Amino acid sequence: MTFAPQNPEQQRVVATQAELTVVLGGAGVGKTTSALAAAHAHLERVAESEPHDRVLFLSFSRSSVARIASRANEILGRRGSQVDIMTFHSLAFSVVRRFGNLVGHGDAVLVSPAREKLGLAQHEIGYSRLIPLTLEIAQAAPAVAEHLRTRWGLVIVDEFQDTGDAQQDLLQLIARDSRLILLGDPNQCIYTFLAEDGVRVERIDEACSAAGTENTILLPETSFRDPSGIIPAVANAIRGRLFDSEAIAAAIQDERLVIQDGIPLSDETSHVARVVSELAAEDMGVAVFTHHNDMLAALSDALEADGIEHEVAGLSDALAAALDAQTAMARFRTGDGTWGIVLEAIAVFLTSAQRGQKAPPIAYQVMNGSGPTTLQARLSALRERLSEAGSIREVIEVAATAHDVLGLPQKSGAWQQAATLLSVMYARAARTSSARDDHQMVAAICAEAREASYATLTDSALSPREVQLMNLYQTKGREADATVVVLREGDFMGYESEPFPTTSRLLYVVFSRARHKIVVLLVGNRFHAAVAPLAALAAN
Ligand SMILES: Nc1ncnc2c1ncn2[C@@H]1O[C@H](COP(=O)(O)OP(=O)(O)OP(=O)(O)O)[C@@H](O)[C@H]1O
Repeated sequence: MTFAPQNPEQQRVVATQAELTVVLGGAGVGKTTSALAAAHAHLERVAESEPHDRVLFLSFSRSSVARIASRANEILGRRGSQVDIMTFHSLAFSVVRRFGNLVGHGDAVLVSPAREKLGLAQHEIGYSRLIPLTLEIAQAAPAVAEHLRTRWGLVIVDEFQDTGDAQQDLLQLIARDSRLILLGDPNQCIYTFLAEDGVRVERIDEACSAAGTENTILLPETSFRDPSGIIPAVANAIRGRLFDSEAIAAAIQDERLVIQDGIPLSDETSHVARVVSELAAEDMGVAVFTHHNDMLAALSDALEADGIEHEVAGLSDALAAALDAQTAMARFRTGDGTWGIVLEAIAVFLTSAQRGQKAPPIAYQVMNGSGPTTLQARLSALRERLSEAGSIREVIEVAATAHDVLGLPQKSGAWQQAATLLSVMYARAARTSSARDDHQMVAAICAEAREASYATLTDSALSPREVQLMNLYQTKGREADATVVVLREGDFMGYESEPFPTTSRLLYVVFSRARHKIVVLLVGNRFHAAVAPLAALAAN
């Protein structure tokens, strides 16, 4: 193993044998890395007595841990295959898939909240049911509970500060007899808006009390993400709202922090794409963070045109549903899917655009062939146009116009963004896949779209690419050589006032993801008071 602890505290994490250990520390101080080393040490220690023991590494975002773990192969070495890295929900889904038949849910298919509202089929279950169903299964089948309790000798929980009641219940089930290492940073608690689900920052204090001082390890402030300390100092200054601090001035001076303002909204995509291209040309991995999915879709299009490989992490429900409906149309054209599937997918899209517990009447009308004759006539016309499309490119173009053609009431933006993403996926499949005919091409596009939609449901891993585009809330646990933070006039930053504790924590997480450089792009003119001081620091 090549991991070398950088300080005695990291060494303590690696060596801990306590039943419960809490590891605290700021961004980039090595919580995840030293916990992976602790997993390795555990497996080595028990190799003779328990050769089949495993370690479970639970996180909120599988892609973030998978990214770290892929670099940490050298830490886990041959023990890598004994470490399961997954999100709470993907763990629950795996239990439901294997043992769901014990509580009448055999062959369960995970569906979006919108599809859940339509109540489509017995075997379909929604995201919010995953953990409760797992607990039900364990209750109904003591053998399953026993299996889950004994499978992992060590359970590690990343981002513990953001766990809610459901995650706690699951943890109690699986880790009752296991050793537990909890990793946390109160300053990165950014899901407090989920208070109803039991997310509360005090959970960390409670865990520390339970672990006792001897098993609570506070890692020193030094960030190993940027050993120069420049970026961590900027992130800390931003969290403390010390905009005129020496740390920020020095980072700007060194061009490690670049702030550009006065970017017109009409130039946003081209400006961001240019910055990303320049950074990528310097061989830097780049993460782009924004509040806006419309920007992500347009940016994805622009980067594809520039030939820059990238991934869009996580989509909104409506966007994922629109993507699903449009790919269903492509499958219909090639004869790989039925018209009924298209109608169902449109109904799900209509439901995803609707707030509240119920699906809108128009969703049922689309599915059942009922409702106004104009709607049915429009659907027939769409069906005909899709059937007559001469090529996959043409099908994608027809699908892109379907929202207008059908006169759907809401979320035309999401539909348009999905169309943009689909044409990017088409271009990528045409360029890179070995697909030879229309069926294979559509299958390649659908596979990518399904992966993206599935990632929104369980936050599972997308294929990591060096350029990642994501929403501000998807930043946790990630890191990149350079981060591009796009803040727009009118961005919603909650209702809090100075010192803006939640927004400041969010900015801290976002700013602390960079290894080398942070570029802040301010689009528009008048900014929310929480970020306005950044404009005053802009270079242009
Ligand atoms: N002992 C070490 N030796 C070499 N590199 C290290 C060591 N500890 C941490 N690092 C590196 O520092 C970076 C940050 O580490 P890590 O992701 O483990 O921190 P973290 O505390 O989990 O961060 P965050 O809370 O921001 O996600 C990674 O690139 C990791 O490889």
